[in-house]
Amino acid sequence: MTEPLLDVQGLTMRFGGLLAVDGVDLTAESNRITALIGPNGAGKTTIFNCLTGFYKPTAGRLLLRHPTRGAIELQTLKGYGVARTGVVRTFQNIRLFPSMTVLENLLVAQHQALMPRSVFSLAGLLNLKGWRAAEEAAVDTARDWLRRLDLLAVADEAAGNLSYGMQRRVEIARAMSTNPLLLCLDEPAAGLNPRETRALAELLAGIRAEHGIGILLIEHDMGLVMDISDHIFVVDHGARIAAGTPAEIRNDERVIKAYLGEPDADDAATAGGDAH
Ligand SMILES: Nc1ncnc2c1ncn2[C@@H]1O[C@H](COP(=O)(O)OP(=O)(O)OP(=O)(O)O)[C@@H](O)[C@H]1O
Repeated sequence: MTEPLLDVQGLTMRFGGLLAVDGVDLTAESNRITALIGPNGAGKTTIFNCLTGFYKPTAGRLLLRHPTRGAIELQTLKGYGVARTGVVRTFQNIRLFPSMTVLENLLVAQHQALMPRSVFSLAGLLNLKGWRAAEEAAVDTARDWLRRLDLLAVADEAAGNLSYGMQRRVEIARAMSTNPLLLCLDEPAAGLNPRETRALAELLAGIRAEHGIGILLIEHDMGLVMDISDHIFVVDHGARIAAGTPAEIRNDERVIKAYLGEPDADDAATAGGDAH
């Protein structure tokens, strides 16, 4: 068995007197969709914030097995350093640049590839050949993802003018255009209608099949989670209370009690209160 792409051990995050994450272990693998579920306030977004360098964890080890750079301890890096390793995220609340075009939003996300060293910005100013080629490649990548997510027709529209569902797709296109190793999605189905949610499920399954990356998913829509996840971790009050396949989680007494409720868990549109 290959070792997981991401190996989180003993992750702990304390805010003053509040223990938001309490020694959580979890893994995420390439070619797999891993879901992180639990009631509101369980600590899911805090785990993402630690993983992606927004918070420095109080304790714990977040190991990324990078294909070329070897083992990287993510907890030692700041946000931009984490993004450079290929761990990218979307947010619970959409964070696009609303007055920039859709295409520009994707190009901004790729600026690290365009300017890996500061000399490249000078090269850009001088309009050197290598820089122009990199810029053209970035536009091609962005256009590819916009086509894939059925957003090409709105490439030149201001992102803020799009419907909510479209903006969610732009966020995923933006994350994918950076060629990630691990895509972390924080409630991607929140606010989507059933048709859009089905399209999202197909999109994520397609990314898993064709790109071989790992997907780590926080989501309250249990239909979506049970449908597309390969493995699920459940947290409650900051602690991991269960881990397993969708079938195992669906029948786990502790999870039913803390989160899913009785019985029809897979029919429930949304578990754990408000999805936001
Ligand atoms: N920056 C912060 N400062 C203080 N407390 C925080 C901070 N961020 C999160 N918390 C607290 O940590 C706990 C876990 O919050 P978190 O947002 O991680 O939960 P969640 O599982 O993502 O919930 P939801 O499903 O509602 O998004 C909550 O009690 C929250 O109030």
